[in-house]
This record gives sequence, C-alpha cells and structure tokens, in this order.
Amino acid sequence: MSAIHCRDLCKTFHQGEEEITGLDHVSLDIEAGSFVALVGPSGSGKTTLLNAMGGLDRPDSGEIVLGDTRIDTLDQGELADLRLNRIGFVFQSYNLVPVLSARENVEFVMQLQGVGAQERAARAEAVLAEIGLEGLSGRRPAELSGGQQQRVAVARAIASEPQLILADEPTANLDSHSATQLMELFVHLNREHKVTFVMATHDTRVMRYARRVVSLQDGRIESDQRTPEAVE
Ligand SMILES: Nc1ncnc2c1ncn2[C@@H]1O[C@H](COP(=O)(O)OP(=O)(O)OP(=O)(O)O)[C@@H](O)[C@H]1O
Repeated sequence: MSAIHCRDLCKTFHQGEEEITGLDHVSLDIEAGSFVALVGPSGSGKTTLLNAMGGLDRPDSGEIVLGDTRIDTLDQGELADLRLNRIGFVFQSYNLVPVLSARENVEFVMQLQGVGAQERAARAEAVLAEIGLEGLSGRRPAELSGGQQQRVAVARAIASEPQLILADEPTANLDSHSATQLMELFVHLNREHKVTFVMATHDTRVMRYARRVVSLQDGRIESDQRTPEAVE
C-alpha cells in the first residue's frame, strides 16, 4: 500500500521575468512504512517536493494521493486539517514556540485537534518519555540543547499520531552525536509506530539510515535506489 503517491508533478516558480523549475515531471510512489531520503544538490527540488507532499505548497500540475485521499485538489481548510491530523513535520530550525515549555509545545497540536486537557498532558508526557526527554518537559526551548529541541519537535510531530513524517534537513543544525540519536529515534518510530518517513537531506549520516535514496537534480528524479544494507 502507498503512503503517498506523486504522479507527474510539475512546479515552476516565477521571479520577475525569470522562470525557475521547482519540479519537472516527478513521479514517486512511497510505500507505507518506508524510510526514504531525498537527496540532491542545493536547488534540486527536495524542499519543493516535500512541501507538495505535505500540502504546504501546491504543484502546478500532477496528482498527489496520501493514503486514499487525493490532496492536490483540496482547499486551504482541508489541507490545514490534513496537516494537523495526518502528517507530521520536522524542520531544521525546530520551529518550537519559545514561550511554551516542551510539554506545552507537544500539547499544542493536540489542543488544535480538540484533545481534552487531561489526555493531552498524559500523551505529551508519554511521548516525551519515549523519545528520552523525561524530566525535561517543563523547560522552554532556550533551556534545551539543539538536539533536545529537535527531539521536542519530533515529539510534537508524532503526538498527533500521523501516518507520515516529512523532515526537511532535520540534522542540519545538530552535532554528530545528536544527529545519530535523532536518526535512531526515527528508526525506532518507523519500526514501532509504523510511521513512514521522507527526509530531505544533504547529510551522509542520514543517508546511511535510509532504506531508499531518491536523488533529485534540476527538479527531476535522477536515481532511485533501495539500500538493504542501511544501518539497523
Ligand atoms: N518561493 C520560491 N520562489 C522562487 N523560486 C523558488 C521558490 N522556492 C524554491 N525556488 C527555486 O526552486 C528550485 C528548487 O528549490 P528547493 O528549495 O526545492 O531545492 P532544495 O533541493 O530543497 O535545495 P536546498 O538543498 O538548498 O534546500 C531552486 O532553484 C529554488 O531557487
């Protein structure tokens, strides 16, 4: 079964007179439970593709099906609902709310989903403990290391129990140890929670964990390789 299926996606950006290719006829089928790295040089279209998959930006043409829902035709409200309930996002800059504690950051998404206060608090504590942040839930982002902040961002992404996590350069600001810890956490979530991961990355530390590496160049898929020897 597909977690997400992209068919013939095209996207052109306009900068004054200039036309910039974001995606050029990209077709990609990602099976449920996959652990996929999108790689390629700067400007090759990785973020554009992730943003299209996550309903953050619309392709000019083509089709995107998440599970059994065609998403490229949804309106903004439906897309917001989809992002809230079915997709988790992890960005290189963590994007945590600075005035909220780790637990409140994790609870925030559940609050938007309408989960009751007691269940929110219990689920947030459980998720934070699972990702190794037990005892740090009362700290605000500035009181946590970069690696810990990124783990809070991951906790927030999985608290809503999404089927798909899209991560854009998740290790870009992390030291080697934190990056390895993050990848091991992703592998754990992929295995134990059956979450599908698609990560855009330049980081060879990330690529080593991927079981499939899709390489983009100038908005096109240049190669698509399965790597059974990925780090386990
Ligand atoms: N909003 C935008 N307006 C104009 N051009 C854009 C916009 N977003 C992306 N592009 C262009 O589209 C192309 C693909 O960009 P994209 O960000 O997807 O690449 P990327 O592979 O993620 O790069 P990086 O590794 O540097 O993050 C680039 O040429 C980029 O300059």
